Amino acid sequence: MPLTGEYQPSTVDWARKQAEEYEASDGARAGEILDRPIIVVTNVGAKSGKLRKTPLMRVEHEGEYLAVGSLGGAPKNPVWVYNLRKNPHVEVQDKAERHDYTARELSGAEREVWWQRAVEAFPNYADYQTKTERLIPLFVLTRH
Ligand SMILES: C[C@H](OP(=O)(O)OC[C@@H](O)[C@@H](O)[C@@H](O)Cn1c2nc(=O)[nH]c(=O)c-2cc2ccc(O)cc21)C(=O)N[C@@H](CCC(=O)N[C@@H](CCC(=O)O)C(=O)O)C(=O)O
Repeated sequence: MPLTGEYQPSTVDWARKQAEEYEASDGARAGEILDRPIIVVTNVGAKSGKLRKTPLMRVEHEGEYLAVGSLGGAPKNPVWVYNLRKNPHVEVQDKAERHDYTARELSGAEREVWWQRAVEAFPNYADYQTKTERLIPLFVLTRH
């Protein structure tokens, strides 16, 4: 069942623009950043209940995706992490494909396997983790 609600654009202009361009062109435009593909994850605000559209690097394995709360290695988690913890029903757009997924936060050995996949897809993640004390949150997104 697709998510419904009022879209509330991100306050980060470049990310907002990339999400909107990607969505409008089915990924034909704004499909990459730093030469790596992205996806757009629509998530529901933990407090506002509004729809947020968050571009993330595309980390995919056998039909599942990974949402990596890196925020460039900033000391604090991105806010969308709290949205996924509260409202795990998200929508993933990968090019022209849009489907419903459930987000599940990872830990332990399973988290390690997915972390390797993330770094393979986007090596910058390894640098980001060295820049912050926090353990970068990872969520596997499994299709409904
Ligand atoms: C700036 C902030 O956004 P954020 O959720 O912290 O996310 C910050 C970034 O992670 C986000 O911009 C990402 O899209 C950046 N980003 C990546 N960010 C990542 O963390 N990982 C990635 O792999 C990644 C890739 C990527 C690729 C392309 C691109 O354009 C951006 C990319 C934001 O929009 N804040 C809103 C509120 C957002 C929100 O969800 N509020 C909640 C409240 C949540 C709460 O406080 O509990 C609500 O509505 O209820 C605001 O200030 O009004």
